[in-house]
Amino acid sequence: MRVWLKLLVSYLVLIGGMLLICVLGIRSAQGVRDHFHEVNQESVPLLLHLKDLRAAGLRIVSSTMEYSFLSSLGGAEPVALKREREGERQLLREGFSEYRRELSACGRYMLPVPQEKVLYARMEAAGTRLLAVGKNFILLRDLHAPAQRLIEAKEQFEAAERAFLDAVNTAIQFERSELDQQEESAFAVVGRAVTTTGSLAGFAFAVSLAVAGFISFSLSNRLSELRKGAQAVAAGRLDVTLPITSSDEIGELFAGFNSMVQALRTSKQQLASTNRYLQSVIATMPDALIVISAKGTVLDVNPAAQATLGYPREELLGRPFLRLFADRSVGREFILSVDRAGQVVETETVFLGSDGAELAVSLSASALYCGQEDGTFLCICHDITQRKNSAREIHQLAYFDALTGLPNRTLFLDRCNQALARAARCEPRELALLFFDLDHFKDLNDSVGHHAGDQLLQKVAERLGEMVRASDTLARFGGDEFVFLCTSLGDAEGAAIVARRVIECLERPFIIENREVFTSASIGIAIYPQDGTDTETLLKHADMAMYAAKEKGRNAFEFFSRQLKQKAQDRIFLEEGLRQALSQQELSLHYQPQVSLESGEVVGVEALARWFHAERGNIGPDRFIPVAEQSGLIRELGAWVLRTACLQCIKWHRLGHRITIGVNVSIIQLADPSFPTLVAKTLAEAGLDPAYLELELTESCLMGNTTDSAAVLKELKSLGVKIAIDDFGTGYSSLSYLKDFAVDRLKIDRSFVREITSRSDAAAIIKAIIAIGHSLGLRVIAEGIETAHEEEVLVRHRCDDAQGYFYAKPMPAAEVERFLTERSATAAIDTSGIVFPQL
Ligand SMILES: Nc1nc2c(ncn2[C@@H]2O[C@H](COP(=O)(O)O[C@H]3[C@@H](O)[C@H](n4cnc5c(=O)[nH]c(N)nc54)O[C@@H]3COP(=O)(O)O)[C@@H](O)[C@H]2O)c(=O)[nH]1
Repeated sequence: MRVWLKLLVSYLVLIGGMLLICVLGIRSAQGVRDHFHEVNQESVPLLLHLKDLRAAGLRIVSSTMEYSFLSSLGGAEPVALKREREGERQLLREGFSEYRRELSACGRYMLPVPQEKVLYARMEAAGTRLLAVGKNFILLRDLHAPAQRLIEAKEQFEAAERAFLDAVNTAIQFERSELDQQEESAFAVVGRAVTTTGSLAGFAFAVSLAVAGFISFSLSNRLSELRKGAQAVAAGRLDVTLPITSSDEIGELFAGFNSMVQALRTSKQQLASTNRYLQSVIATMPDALIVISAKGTVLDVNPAAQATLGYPREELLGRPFLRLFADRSVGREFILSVDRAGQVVETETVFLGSDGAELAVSLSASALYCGQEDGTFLCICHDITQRKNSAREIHQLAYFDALTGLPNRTLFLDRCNQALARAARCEPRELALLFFDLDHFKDLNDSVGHHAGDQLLQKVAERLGEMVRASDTLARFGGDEFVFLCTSLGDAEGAAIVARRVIECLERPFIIENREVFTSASIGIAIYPQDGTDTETLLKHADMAMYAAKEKGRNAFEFFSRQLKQKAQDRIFLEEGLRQALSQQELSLHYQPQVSLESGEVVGVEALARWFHAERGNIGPDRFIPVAEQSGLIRELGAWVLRTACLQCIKWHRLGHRITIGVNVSIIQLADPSFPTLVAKTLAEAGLDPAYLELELTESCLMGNTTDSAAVLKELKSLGVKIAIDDFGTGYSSLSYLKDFAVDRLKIDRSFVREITSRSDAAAIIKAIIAIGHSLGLRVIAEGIETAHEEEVLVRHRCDDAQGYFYAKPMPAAEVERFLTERSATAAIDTSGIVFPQL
């Protein structure tokens, strides 16, 4: 049962008892009141009337006796006596009337009560006798009756008086005893009421006391249990569980207490595990953690602090924190700033390790407010030596060339911008920008190896560095490109002097891997402000001038000029136009037939790219191919040519013309290791037999990129395609590559053919080429045949095939088809035989 209900019940019992006591008390009081009412309203007035009746009787008796006495005085009666007698008579009358009034009053009270009725009747009879006897006595007196008679009357009167008084006194006595009885019964009622009320009050008190005692005892007992439990918990014992024996509030309190202890147990476990976790975090955290006291000594450290600083824990504890700083004034300032700031203070500084070595660290400190004395703070120390070194390295890498140690492009641009800004602002003078690269460096790099190439670049940088003034900047832009910023020039001639000195500086051989290596430079010069007022423009113009220097024959310098700019703009126009032409398919292929000099049959065609520009009309490949090569567009262009040519060739095959398709391959394409894959994929997509594809490469192609080219060529050969050497005789004189690269056909340059009839040495060269080719088992084709005479000479020298305007100009595919049909018909008539390609 709930405590509140128990208390309520006990209160109700108490209240019920009180109510009962009240009711009984009221009832007793009502009884007493009724008694008193009866006494007041009946007994007392009756008693009074009885007394008044007795008084009235006694008055009648006394007045009668008085009157009798006065009458006995006889003789001539004086007036006074008469008056006295009259007075007595009057009193008698009044006594009579009072007697009757009182008797009547007594009768009102006594007649309803049977017992009293008898008494009343006796009184009335005695009274009536008294009156009658009294009247008789008076009459006898008035009549002066004989004494005897008077004596008898008097005796009778006195007897009547006694009877009357006796009757009245009996009634009074009776009434008095009645009154006493009523009083007794009233006292009895009151006594009973007092006893009952007292008993009930006592009972109610006892019950209340018992209930209150029981509740208090039980509450106290259980609260005591609770107190003991709480004390145990306060003492740290969390294994306490209070028994829940009731479902009242105390039971709930016990359950709540048990849950609280359980929660405390859980939190304690969690706290312990969190503590363990934090301890392990602190112990394993890579950053050093140092707690510093208000006095500035080390209070605590984690293992990382020992590892970072190199001190054992014992040596660190109690050590002045300041002594860890390489510069103590910095340490002092840092500690003060932690005190002042009241929040996290961060800084980067240098510590001294146990071995005295400097340690770059980042510090982050904040005051500790966890029971430590004021001024204690925590310092997290992160070793940033690595980062600092990396930052230095990054700076070095960002601004200096890793190979030569010279400023790189970024630093150069910065310095150049600053120099230009100074020149524009306060030092109006000419600046020169010399852009140069090493002539044929790529060839040299390929032939002697990258390592040697790198050494050459380092030595060039070293040698050039010696001639650089402090105010000038020599930078390496990458590869073999160098830029020289001269800020202290008298005039443009000064730039020419510097350029000449650069060229001279490189004239002496360099010793690389115990070999003498020669190099030279082609230098382009742009002058501020005439050739540009910003770095970008000056660089661009110097670059243009450098290309001009190369075209001039290398190992030379060239100033930027308007003409150069025009040339460069043309190149840009072509490059942008070509890019657009490729995406919008403005390019097409023409095919020039190749004829067998033996059979006259068309054995193949050479695919030649054509570009029709909407505004500028036809733009020849001799213009756009070099631009495509310089810009890298040649890869896309070459892939397109290859695919279009192969697809076209297979169409002709399907029409019965089993001819070979010749495709020109640029040196850039050949340098791409993925080129063989592209060829294989294209052949597969077109469905063309590789034996019908002839890739035309120039001699420079093969010579310029020896190692890579050899690998690519090998792969191409393994596909089964044919290789022809284009423009043979115009490039390198070394013929060993013919063997090395498994070439299939030599193509004699048309410059020799053009002079075959006019110059005997040209004819001799052609004859020699044909002989070399045949001796190596290669076929030989001559290009640029324009006359029958030329053809005749070539036939005479046993040249295998021919190509030139004499047979056909390069033409669209549709025309080739007609041409092929016509030629095969003619060949059939002429030779009466079937001609197969003999590649
Ligand atoms: N890498 C690539 N190079 C290509 C491609 N298409 C063309 N080219 C190269 O451009 C150069 C110029 O070619 P083009 O103007 O097409 O000239 C060719 C012929 O028209 C021309 N020729 C042929 N016969 C005669 C002749 O009797 N007289 C005469 N004056 N010219 C003639 O010769 C050029 C073909 O030469 P070659 O390639 O050496 O066989 C040229 O170097 C092309 O190679 C391409 O797609 N990719």
